[in-house]
Amino acid sequence: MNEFWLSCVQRLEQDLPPQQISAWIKPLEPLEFDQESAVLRMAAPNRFKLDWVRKNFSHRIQEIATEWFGVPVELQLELAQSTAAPQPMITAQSLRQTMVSGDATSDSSAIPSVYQAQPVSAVVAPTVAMDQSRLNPDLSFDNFVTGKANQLARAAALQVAENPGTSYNPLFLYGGVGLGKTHLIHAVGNAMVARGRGVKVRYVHADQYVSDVVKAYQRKAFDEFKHYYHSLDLLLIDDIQFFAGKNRTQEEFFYAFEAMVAQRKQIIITSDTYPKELSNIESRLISRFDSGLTVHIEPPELEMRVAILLRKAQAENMLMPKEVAFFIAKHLRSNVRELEGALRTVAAYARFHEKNELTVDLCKEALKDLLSVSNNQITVENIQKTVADFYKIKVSDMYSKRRPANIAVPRQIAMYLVKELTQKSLPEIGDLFGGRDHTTVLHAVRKISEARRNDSELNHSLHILEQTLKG
Ligand SMILES: Nc1ncnc2c1ncn2[C@@H]1O[C@H](COP(=O)(O)OP(=O)(O)OP(=O)(O)O)[C@@H](O)[C@H]1O
Repeated sequence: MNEFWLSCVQRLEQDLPPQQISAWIKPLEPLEFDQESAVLRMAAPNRFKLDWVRKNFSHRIQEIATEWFGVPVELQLELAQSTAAPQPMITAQSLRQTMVSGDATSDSSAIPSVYQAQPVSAVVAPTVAMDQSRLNPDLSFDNFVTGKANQLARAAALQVAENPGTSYNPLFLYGGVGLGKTHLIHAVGNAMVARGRGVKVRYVHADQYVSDVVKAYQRKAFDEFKHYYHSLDLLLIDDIQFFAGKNRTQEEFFYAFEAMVAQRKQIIITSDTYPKELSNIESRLISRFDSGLTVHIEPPELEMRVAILLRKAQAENMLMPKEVAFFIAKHLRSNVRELEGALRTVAAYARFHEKNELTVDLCKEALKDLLSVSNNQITVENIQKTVADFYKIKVSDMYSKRRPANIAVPRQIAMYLVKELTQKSLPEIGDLFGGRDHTTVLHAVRKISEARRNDSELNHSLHILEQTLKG
């Protein structure tokens, strides 16, 4: 377990800047890997870190663990017991040491249940979990770069921060991945908290809200749950598309929404799409989402991408000449997260090769993989490679006759995207996918377009793929 974690941290160090490693990754504690269920349990020291890691790093950790253990691993993040425990408990750290030293068996069934690391739901007393805003103080209006793509969203967010509950309620921000929605809503929360009027703010990812509802349901603690949410001055709820199909959650949210808006308490919602396009969300909620102000955040334009790179480089104490920022911005067009990734890659490359100066040539070299994908027009090969990478299958599986679902579905998705994003005819697409018949392609296209209407997760993945391909 320790060996895995050491190697995992080393891998993450290649992708992330040292500040992020020490802020988010190093504080995590590996608890156990259960061979049978392929569940990897890790603990985070506090609720805020847990949420942040879950949202930003869990996917990557899961990927590394899957490679390491050779099976598809599910990552379960828990709150370290020392933080969460309202009653005397030994810490997860000491529990692990006991297990390692052989004083107790690593079979968790042999450990008295009070000492076992519990899922967050079981160990966090609502008051402990709920009295924090979970705002990330690093996400502010000051370090939010503005351009045409987001100026409306920023203006609306500022207006709301200044006149909460009265100007636009709810404020609904939507847009593709990595465009700054989360950043902006944290900025509103931080601005309100900074004014120091004792406002009660809570940031919650929709996924977390769903599990809070489940917890309240299991513990028959709905009154407490309702009281907490209805008492907030500002509720920031991120990625509301994750409510799809969660009827009980939607019902609870509906009541919270009604209560808060009636009392002029502010709600800000983010989503990957505009309200009417949300699938499997009750229509009464959709109409309420649209009843305040709905604003789109678009992918950043060139000047804004340059400004973001310069600003982020400065924050990392990197000297970035303008032409270098311009070169990166010209080639990487899809979102800010991608720009941040490019900046880290360039910085790591320069460090590794002991280059003190960032030049266009150095960037070309450091980013050659990224650039080769984004430079291309949308070609069939590009789509096949992007989808294969996304679903972690081989590109050759796009043409192969193999039919297990983990290959067949990505192949159908690739066919659907080729039909959607290129001018190729069905027979041409069939040829390019290993000589398949045009009716097979038609079936794939219909199946995926139908499925994306009902399956929000698939819809989300398709959005990501489309954005990546369109740049
Ligand atoms: N305009 C901006 N200025 C500065 N940093 C930005 C800007 N937009 C986004 N970022 C940064 O880009 C990263 C991704 O942004 P964020 O997490 O807010 O995206 P998102 O739209 O919420 O994406 P997702 O839907 O994937 O959650 C963050 O590190 C954020 O600080």
